[in-house]
Amino acid sequence: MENGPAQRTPSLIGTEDFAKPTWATPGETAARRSVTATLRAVPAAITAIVRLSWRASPTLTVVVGVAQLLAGAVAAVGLLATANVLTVLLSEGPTPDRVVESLPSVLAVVASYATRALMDSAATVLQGRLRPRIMEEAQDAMNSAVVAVELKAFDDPSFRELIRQGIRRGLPSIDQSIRLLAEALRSVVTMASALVATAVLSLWLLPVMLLAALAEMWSATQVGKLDFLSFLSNATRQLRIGVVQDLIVKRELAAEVRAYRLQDQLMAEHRRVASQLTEETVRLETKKGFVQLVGRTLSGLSTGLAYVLLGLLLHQGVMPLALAGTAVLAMRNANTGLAATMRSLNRVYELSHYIDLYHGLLSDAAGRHHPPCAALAPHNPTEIRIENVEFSYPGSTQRALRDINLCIRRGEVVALVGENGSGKTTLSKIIAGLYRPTSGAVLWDGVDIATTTEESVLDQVALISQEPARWPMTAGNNIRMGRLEYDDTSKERWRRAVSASGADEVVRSLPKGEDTILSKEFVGGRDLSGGQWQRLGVARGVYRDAAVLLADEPTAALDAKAEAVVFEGLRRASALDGEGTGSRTTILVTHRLVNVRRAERIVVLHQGRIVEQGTHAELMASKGRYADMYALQADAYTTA
Ligand SMILES: Nc1ncnc2c1ncn2[C@@H]1O[C@H](COP(=O)(O)OP(=O)(O)OP(=O)(O)O)[C@@H](O)[C@H]1O
Repeated sequence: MENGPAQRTPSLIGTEDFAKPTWATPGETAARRSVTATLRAVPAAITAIVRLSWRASPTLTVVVGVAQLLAGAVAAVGLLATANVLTVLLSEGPTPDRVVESLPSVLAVVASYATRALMDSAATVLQGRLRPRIMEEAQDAMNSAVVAVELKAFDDPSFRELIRQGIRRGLPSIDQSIRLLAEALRSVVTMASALVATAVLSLWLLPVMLLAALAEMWSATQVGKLDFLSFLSNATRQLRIGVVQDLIVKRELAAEVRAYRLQDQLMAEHRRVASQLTEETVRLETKKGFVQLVGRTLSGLSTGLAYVLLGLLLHQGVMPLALAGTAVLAMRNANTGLAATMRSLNRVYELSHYIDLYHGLLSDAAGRHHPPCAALAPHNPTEIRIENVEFSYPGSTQRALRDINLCIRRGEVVALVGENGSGKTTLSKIIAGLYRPTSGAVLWDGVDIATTTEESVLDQVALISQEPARWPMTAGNNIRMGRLEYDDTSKERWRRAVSASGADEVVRSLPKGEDTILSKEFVGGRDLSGGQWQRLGVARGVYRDAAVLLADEPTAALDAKAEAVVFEGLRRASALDGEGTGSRTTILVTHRLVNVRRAERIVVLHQGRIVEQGTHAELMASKGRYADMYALQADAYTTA
């Protein structure tokens, strides 16, 4: 694959060396199973779908199943009635008498067609009621599992890709399987009745017909495997093309794409990966075509053999002509039923790989939830102690933090400073319980927060991020998202947060004030500047009014005046908690050292370790890393 002109063009991403997602290997093993193992897997696939259906509505599941069985049974009755018509018409005697004699059977045929049409329509309507419920249930289960995973899961690319594929492939596969399974149920009954009819007429015909079924089944399972293996082997290519597609259409990147004239390169990269995928698809389709040809040839040969056998039976006088006519009809029906059953069951099996991805996502996500705990974290802790903490991001062998020991007391403003990548953000998230340490512990008043419920910890944390979330909501709700459960009818709390953060100016400048929608996704929606968004982010954190306030570069995008307002606001917010009875703990991450001078403690990080800590005066006196950084920044302001 990786040769030809496409290969010579260098990748825009910069490498072709992408690791496969971790779930791809077990998927490959499953897809490479032998035919018998595959057959054994079909019931499991069916059970999984029936279980989903049962959970959505047991009554509808039973009713849809029965309707499909009845539709199949009616078809079988129709077949028998047709056989009767043929038997009578082809028997000895005057033609008008035979026609009259066949009339009851003709009526039975008509009635069976009418009933079948009725059953089909009923089954379609019932399925139409069941499928959306199953899908709602499946989607809800997936979202519930994903929304509860710990933050760290989102740093794992395999997990993120699993979510994407769960949504893109897993959910639609469930929807399709329900329809296919219902079809299979109906055609199984038709096929079984036709096979029984064939066997009744002559037992010799049955094994030959089954041979045709085996050939169809073999080719169908092979095609399913080829499809799924190709999907897995192209997982990273699909990911890449998705990434490049985003680069082309994302609004956030539109300015840089144009300013740096990247359109041609992006298009070239997209075409390059797309052409690789197309080549791969062409190859796959050719292989599939070959396998199908072999399957159809074998099945055709078996059917041909059945007809030869029938001819022999006729020739030898073992079977009368009238019965032979019925046998042809039964064989034709059995063939059609077989093909339909095989097609549906095979599609169900093929889709079961993708449904497995969906179930894999559910169980993977469940394994990434905070461990179940009953204990609650201490309320408004007096002391947060970090003991021997180490932390590595998923998939990374490097430790982002090592050997961290720190004690923070309530009321303190602790500033984390250090070079880019030194571990400030990571440490602040560990302190707040957003990340659990790889080893070591975070103790709130002596209680390891890993042993307490996640809610009881995070309820007491307010996060002001460097790049705050831009909620596609009104300006007012962008701030209320800080704590939606507040009943702030007087808006007193809201107003306090807005003025403490300088967000009041932003809200005033909007055409509909706090009711202005802040999203370009909506017609009439407005966007804000980076600094304005940041002010809303600070307001949201202040509005949350939590025991531990985490401010990660809260003023990086702010002008000097706004920065002064924010720091004054944060200082006031740090002084009192919601009831105004005690101090809160503030962790401040910043590069602007001028803002940390008043912090009770400054902690200097370097390459994931704490290398200095103390007050501004102490650190300046020790003439270490902090003093150097401070002098550099001060220099930049004084030398003009
Ligand atoms: N999601 C992630 N996955 C893997 N590694 C990460 C991730 N986020 C950060 N890192 C790595 O962890 C280390 C610490 O990063 P962190 O963001 O805590 O640094 P920081 O001091 O806050 O940096 P900055 O001043 O640039 O914001 C860095 O080496 C960084 O490359």
